[in-house]
Amino acid sequence: MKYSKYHALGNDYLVVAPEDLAFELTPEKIQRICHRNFGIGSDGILFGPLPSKDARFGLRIFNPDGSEAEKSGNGLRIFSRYLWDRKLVKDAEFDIETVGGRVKACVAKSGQSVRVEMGYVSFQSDKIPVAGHSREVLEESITIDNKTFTFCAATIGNPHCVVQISEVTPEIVKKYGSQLEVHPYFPNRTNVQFMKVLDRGNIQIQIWERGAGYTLASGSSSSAAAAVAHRLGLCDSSIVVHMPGGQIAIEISNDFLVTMTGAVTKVAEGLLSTEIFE
Ligand SMILES: N[C@H](CCC[C@H](N)C(=O)O)C(=O)O
Repeated sequence: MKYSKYHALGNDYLVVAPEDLAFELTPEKIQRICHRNFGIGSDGILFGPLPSKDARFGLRIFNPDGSEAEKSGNGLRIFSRYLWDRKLVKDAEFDIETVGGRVKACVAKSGQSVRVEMGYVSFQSDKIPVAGHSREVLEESITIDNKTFTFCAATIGNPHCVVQISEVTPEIVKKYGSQLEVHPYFPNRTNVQFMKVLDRGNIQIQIWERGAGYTLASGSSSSAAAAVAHRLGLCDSSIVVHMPGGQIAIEISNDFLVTMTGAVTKVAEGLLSTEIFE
């Protein structure tokens, strides 16, 4: 199976085109392909371009645990660059249909930067989803290991739990993010960000991803965390999100349409041996 590997601020994905896939992408096969020791190693698989009625290209996004994600910001930037490398798009804007909705993308700087209009952020419990009565999920409490956190929840197609804290570390997100991911409040599980607001134009996050665990960067997490900071009145509408892997620039419209701009790096092209499945 031919694949292309890219990373977006250290959040790496394999891109596989339908014509290069000679077997079914089962959860077990995805887990093995993404395994850092027994497979190629990746934070997920981008399967496309697929036919789409609603957009120029269709895309399916899979997490390393084999689950399918509705959206991935870094994944969409990488897929846009992949389409540009294959000369299926040029420098003009194009659209991509994902399970979590249609997005618009544009490749710039010879493929090394991509802008994606990610869609509208909602804090509505029914859309995220979050258990309980229908409401905006803002500054609620959740207790893990007898420690109570204040969180907001948001969706940009995929679910996010944003915990505001005075100091963010990998240790705290690994310890609590893994438990928040599967908390009963979140029927579809959730991505988790621990967020420190640095000033009205900058936030710092550490990320625990649904179905992937600790990652160095996340585009949908950046979009969700920045939207929460803006909704709480802590940040303006232009926010730089600082993560271990690097920075993403977020723009938020008055009705919470989020646009994300960030880097993409091509890593390799390769051929997968099916021996890994034996
Ligand atoms: N794990 C996420 C999908 C990938 C998100 C992240 N890699 C990004 O860049 O947005 C989920 O299950 O919703």
